[in-house]
Amino acid sequence: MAVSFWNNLLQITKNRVLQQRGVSLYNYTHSYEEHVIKKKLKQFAGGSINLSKDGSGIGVLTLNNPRLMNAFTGTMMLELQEKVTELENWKEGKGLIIHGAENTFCSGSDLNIVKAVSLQDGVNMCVFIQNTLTRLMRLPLISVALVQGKAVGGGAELTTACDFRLMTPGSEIRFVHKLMGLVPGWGGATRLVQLIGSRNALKLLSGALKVDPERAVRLGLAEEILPSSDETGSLEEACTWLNQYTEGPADVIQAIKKVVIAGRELHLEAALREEKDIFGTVWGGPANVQALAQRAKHK
Ligand SMILES: CCC(=O)SCCNC(=O)CCNC(=O)[C@H](O)C(C)(C)COP(=O)(O)OP(=O)(O)OC[C@H]1O[C@@H](n2cnc3c(N)ncnc32)[C@H](O)[C@@H]1OP(=O)(O)O
Repeated sequence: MAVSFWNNLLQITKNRVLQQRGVSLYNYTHSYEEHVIKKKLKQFAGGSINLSKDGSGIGVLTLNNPRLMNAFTGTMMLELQEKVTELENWKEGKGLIIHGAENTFCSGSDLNIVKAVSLQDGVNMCVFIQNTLTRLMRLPLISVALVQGKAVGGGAELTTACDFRLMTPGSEIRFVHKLMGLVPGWGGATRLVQLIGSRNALKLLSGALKVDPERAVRLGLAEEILPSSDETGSLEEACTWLNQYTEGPADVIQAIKKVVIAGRELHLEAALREEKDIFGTVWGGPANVQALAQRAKHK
C-alpha cells in the first residue's frame, strides 16, 4: 500500500516535470540561484542567437559568433534561454533547425569564460546551460542540428539535444573535453550514451575522436550526409529533409513529439498514462474530424 502510494507520487511528479518544461532540474537546495548566474553571464558579452520563424512552422536558430567559430559567450547562453522560451510558446511551430553562422557549427564554450570564472561559477554556468538544453530537447518541435564545419566541445553537446543531426561533407563532431581536462557538463554525455550506447560514447569521449559524417552515420549519431556544404544550400536541404516529418497540422506534430518524449523519459506506466492524455488532446480535433469527413484511405 505504502509502496504503491510512493510510486504513484513519483510518477505524478515526473509527469509534472515533463509537462512544465520551464522547470529547472536544480534549485536553491542545490546552491543554484539562476538570477546570480545570469548576472555573471551578462559580463561575458558578444555574438548573438538569432531565431527566424516561417509561416510553415519551421524555425531556424542561428548561432552567430563567427569570429570565435560560434563559441558561446555568456550573453549567447542567456539569449538561447530566451529563444527556447519563445519556442516553447510557439503554437504554430512544428520543426526547428539549429545551425551556425558562416559555415561552421559551434566551438563550445568561449574559452575566455572558461579561463576567467571560479569553480562555483563554472558549475552554475553548466547548470544554466544544461537546463536550457534539456528544455530544448523537450520542445514539442522536431529538431535538427545542421552540422557544417566543426561542432566541438559544448557545440558537440548541443547537437545531441536535437532529435536529429544532419552533416555536410567535410564536417566534424568532436567531444574535445578530455583534451581540455574536462568532461561534458551540458548534458552531452548523458544524451550521447542514450543515442549511441555506452561503449561507443566511451570511445568518442575518452579518445576525443573526430567523428566525420560517414562515421557519424555508421554510429547512428547522424541521420544523413547532405549533398551541399555551403550555408544556403545545406540549409535548404535540411529544410526539405525536415519537411518530410512536419507535413500536417501543428497540434498533431506537437502531440507526436510529446508522446515520443514521454516514451523516452518516463517509466512504462507513466508513459502510457501520458500517451493517453496527449491522445485526448487530438481526438475529435480539427485534423481528426477533417480526416474522418474525407473518408481518408492510406494507400
Ligand atoms: C562545454 C565546455 C567546452 O565547450 S570545452 C571546449 C571549448 N572549445 C575548444 O576548446 C575549442 C577550441 N578551438 C579549436 O579547437 C579550434 O579553434 C577549432 C574550433 C577546431 C577551429 O579551428 P580553426 O578552423 O583552425 O580556427 P581557429 O582555431 O583559427 O579559430 C578562429 C578563431 O576563433 C577562436 N576560437 C575558436 N574556438 C574558440 C573558443 N571556444 N573560445 C574562444 N575562441 C575560440 C580562435 O582562438 C581563433 O581566434 P584568433 O583568430 O586566433 O584570434
